[in-house]
Amino acid sequence: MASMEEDGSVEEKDNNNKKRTKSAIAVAWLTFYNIAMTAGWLVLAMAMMRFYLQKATHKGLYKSIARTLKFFQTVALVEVGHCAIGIVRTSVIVTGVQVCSRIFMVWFITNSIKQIQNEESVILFLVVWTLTEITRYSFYTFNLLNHLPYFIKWARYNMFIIMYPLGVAGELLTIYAALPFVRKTGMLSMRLPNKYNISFDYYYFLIIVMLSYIPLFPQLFFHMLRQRRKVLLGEIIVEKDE
Ligand SMILES: CCCCCCCCCCCCC/C=C/C(=O)SCCNC(=O)CCNC(=O)[C@H](O)C(C)(C)COP(=O)(O)OP(=O)(O)OC[C@H]1O[C@@H](n2cnc3c(N)ncnc32)[C@H](O)[C@@H]1OP(=O)(O)O
Repeated sequence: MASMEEDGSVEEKDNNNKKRTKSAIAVAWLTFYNIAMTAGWLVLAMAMMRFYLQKATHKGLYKSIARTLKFFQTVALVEVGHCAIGIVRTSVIVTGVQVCSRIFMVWFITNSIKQIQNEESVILFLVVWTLTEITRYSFYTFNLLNHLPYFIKWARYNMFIIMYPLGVAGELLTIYAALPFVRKTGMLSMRLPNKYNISFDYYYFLIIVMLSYIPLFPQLFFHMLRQRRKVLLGEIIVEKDE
C-alpha cells in the first residue's frame, strides 16, 4: 500500500514536473515571441515615420514597408497555434478571424493590387495596426515578466475602443477601392468554361468579405469589451464554450 502511495506520489511529482517544464518552455517561447513582435512593429513604426519625414507624402509608403509588414503579419499565424495547443487562454476562432482577416488584407488585397497601395485608407489601417500591435505585444511581454506598467494595461484595454472601428474603416475602404480594379482585370477569378468546370468571381467574393464584417466585427469588439471588464474592472466573466 505504502509503496503504491509512494508510486502514486512519484507519478504525480513527475507529472507536475512535466507540467512545470512545459509551462516554463511555453513562457520562454511566448516571451521571445512577444519581444520579437514588439520589435518588429516598432521597426515598422519607425520606418513609416522616417518615410513620411523624408518624403512628406504617403505615396510610396506602403511599398517601402511592404516586406517587413508581410513578414510580421504572416508570422502572427502562430498565434492561432498558441490557442490551439492551449499555451494561451484565447479562443482559436476569435484569434483565427482576427489574424486571417489581417493576412487577407495584406496578401490578397494590398499586396496584389498595386493601384490601391497609395490610398489614404491603406495608411489608416497601417497606422492603426502598428499602434495596436506595439501596445498588445508589449502588454503580453511585460505581463509574462510580471512587471506590467499600468499605462500599458490601460492602453491595451482602452485603445481598441477607437482603434478597432478606425482599423475596420481603413480595411473596408481599401477593399472598396480595390473593387473596380478587380472587376476590370478579372484577377483571381475563374470563368466558365474551363477544364475544372469551376466558376469563381473574386469581385463578388470581396463583396461577401465586406458584408462578413457586419456579423464578425461586433463579436471581436464585444470579446475585447468583455476582456476589458475582466482585466480593468475585475469582473468575473463566465465564458460560453467557443
Ligand atoms: C478569407 C478571408 C476572411 C476575411 C474575413 C473578414 C471578416 C473580418 C471581420 C473583422 C475584422 C477585424 C479586423 C481588425 C482590424 C484591426 O485589428 S484594427 C486595430 C485594432 N485592433 C485591436 O485592437 C485588436 C484587438 N484584438 C486582439 O487583441 C486579439 O486579436 C484578440 C484575439 C481579438 C483578443 O485577444 P485575446 O488574446 O482574447 O485577449 P487578451 O486579453 O489579450 O488575452 C487573453 C489571454 O491570453 C493571453 N495571451 C494571448 N496572447 C498572448 C501572447 N501572444 N503571449 C502571452 N499571452 C497571451 C493573455 O495574456 C491573456 O491571458 P490571461 O491573463 O491568463 O487571461
